[in-house]
Amino acid sequence: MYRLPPLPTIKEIIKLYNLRAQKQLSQNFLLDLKLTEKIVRKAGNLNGAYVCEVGPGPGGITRAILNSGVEELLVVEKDTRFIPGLKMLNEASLGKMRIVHGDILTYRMDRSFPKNLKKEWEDDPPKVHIIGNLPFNVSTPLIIKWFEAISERTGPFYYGRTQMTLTFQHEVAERMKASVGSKQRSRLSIMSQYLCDVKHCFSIPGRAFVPKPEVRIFPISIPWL
Ligand SMILES: C[S@@+](CC[C@H](N)C(=O)[O-])C[C@H]1O[C@@H](n2cnc3c(N)ncnc32)[C@H](O)[C@@H]1O
Repeated sequence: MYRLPPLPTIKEIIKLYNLRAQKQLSQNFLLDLKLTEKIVRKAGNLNGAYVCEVGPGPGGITRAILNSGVEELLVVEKDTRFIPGLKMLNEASLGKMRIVHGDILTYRMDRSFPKNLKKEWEDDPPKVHIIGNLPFNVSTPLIIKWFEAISERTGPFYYGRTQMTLTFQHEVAERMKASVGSKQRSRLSIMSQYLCDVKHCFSIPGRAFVPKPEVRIFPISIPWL
């Protein structure tokens, strides 16, 4: 399996390209590559898979995905400052990446991957995955939009039961998992549990992020019932 050659650390990349985190884009970066690998392992076997990463930023999760044997990695990033660093990663990965400078809320994923990956809904999931340490200010509208897409079999779910491994802030993760009668039970709990099988993976300590966020973060893997 191809692995990336030795590269500057994420800290060095941030310094090199002057990538100070911007609060309005909810930027909190993960610098520990052991942790980004742990998140990516939760997505399961990515050998030969087509993956979309949401908000790659300086590329910590991106590197872990590229080291997992993927066929192609599409990244969608809104902040143009990260594009040169992502291009460097693309060269190091021998061109496995497709870099889109855009907004994930409007990006159309139903045309992003080869059509022959499409599976019937009842079949095994397609070799298409979504992974991301989501921008927290867009995570809730984005997951609601994707829940709607699941029910219509559109967007990322044109290909079938596309798997998602995403991070959410503690309160959102709690609402997704909340059972009937619990205080956190909400529209989000009902949609998540009706459409998917939400699995809480582990908690990421606040100190793992730069800058440290004001909220607690949990990766959630969303496979299917
Ligand atoms: C919490 S940071 C995570 C960065 C990186 N994945 C990591 O784990 O270190 C969120 C990233 O999403 C990007 N972003 C914010 N809003 C976005 C949007 N609407 N579409 C795509 N990317 C977005 C930010 O620029 C930032 O790079």
